[in-house]
Amino acid sequence: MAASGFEGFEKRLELHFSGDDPVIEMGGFRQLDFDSLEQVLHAVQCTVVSAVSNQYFDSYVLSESSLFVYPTKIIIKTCGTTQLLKSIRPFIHFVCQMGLIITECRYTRGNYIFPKAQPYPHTSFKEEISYLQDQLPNHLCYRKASVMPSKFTSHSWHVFCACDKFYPIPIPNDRYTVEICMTDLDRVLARKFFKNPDTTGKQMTEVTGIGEIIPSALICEFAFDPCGYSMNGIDGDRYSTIHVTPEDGFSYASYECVGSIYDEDDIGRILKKVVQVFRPGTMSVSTTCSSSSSEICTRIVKAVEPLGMKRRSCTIDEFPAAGTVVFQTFTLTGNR
Ligand SMILES: C[S@+](CC[C@H](N)C(=O)[O-])C[C@H]1O[C@@H](n2cnc3c(N)ncnc32)[C@H](O)[C@@H]1O
Repeated sequence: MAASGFEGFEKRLELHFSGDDPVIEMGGFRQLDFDSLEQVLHAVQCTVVSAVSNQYFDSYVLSESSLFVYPTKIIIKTCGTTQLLKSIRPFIHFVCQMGLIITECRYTRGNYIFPKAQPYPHTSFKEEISYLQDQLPNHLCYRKASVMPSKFTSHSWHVFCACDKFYPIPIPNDRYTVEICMTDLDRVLARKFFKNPDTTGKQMTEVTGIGEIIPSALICEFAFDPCGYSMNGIDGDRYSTIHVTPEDGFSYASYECVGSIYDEDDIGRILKKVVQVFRPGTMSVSTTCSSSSSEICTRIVKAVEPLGMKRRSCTIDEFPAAGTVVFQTFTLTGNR
């Protein structure tokens, strides 16, 4: 941990692959053995603390956040002073070894609280992009990097996307990803993420209300000592994930899930519960969607504003293959 505090803001990498049907039908990238996965995590400087799988994907809670492995995609988020982008080279090595081809790369992150504590290549967004440009194969030729601003210098959204010549325009899809970053958590609620010797992760999931956010999800959680909490939820082919740094002065929590535009008000209901679990002073919500995202964003605002949070900014940008990214920020109005 940096002398000043723990860096909660995660770096997030998503890689997509394609391959011949038999390779994908056999499980695609899920066939990677655990030793090889550990080699990748070693480069990033984190380890697996718990895992759970279903027929669609494997989910790992890491010492610093989470990893999800699907037959044709991986999503890895890591926080602290991990070197997430150092996973690209070993991932690409194993992807090629398995007869798969990388077709898309997405990298996102918020604003580090302690930027000076970040090691290379995470010393600045410019450095991260330059490293990504060097590591990615040339066939990912459509590339775009952008910093989406908000009203607050503490919250902006860094996005890099790259894809091959076949998918510069997103293929319309009903799925969207929501990434929420929350700072200045309510102190009383944050205390629930401190452990006494007998507290289990399961108890934290229940006491905090996290278990009710998506009641149908199977939750795999971990309570850190003396504080901190991480969980992955698996529900059919959809994941959700929460990471909490509850220490006063640099408190942070993140929530991420996948939704479908056809689920009537799922995202509104989820957002309400998330805000009630953490009551953050400031919150950013980023949605990535290949179809129209305006309705999802309206649902988010309608869910959050009645809980005493006001939208302060909304920035929209388009990225190759990923589609539209909408970055909204909210702050708590009035006293807690
Ligand atoms: C790994 S967890 C959750 C990570 C998540 N990305 C976040 O934003 O908070 C981080 C919290 O656990 C605490 N913690 C305790 N032991 C830890 C360990 N061995 N590795 C990482 N974090 C640890 C940190 O101080 C922090 O409060």
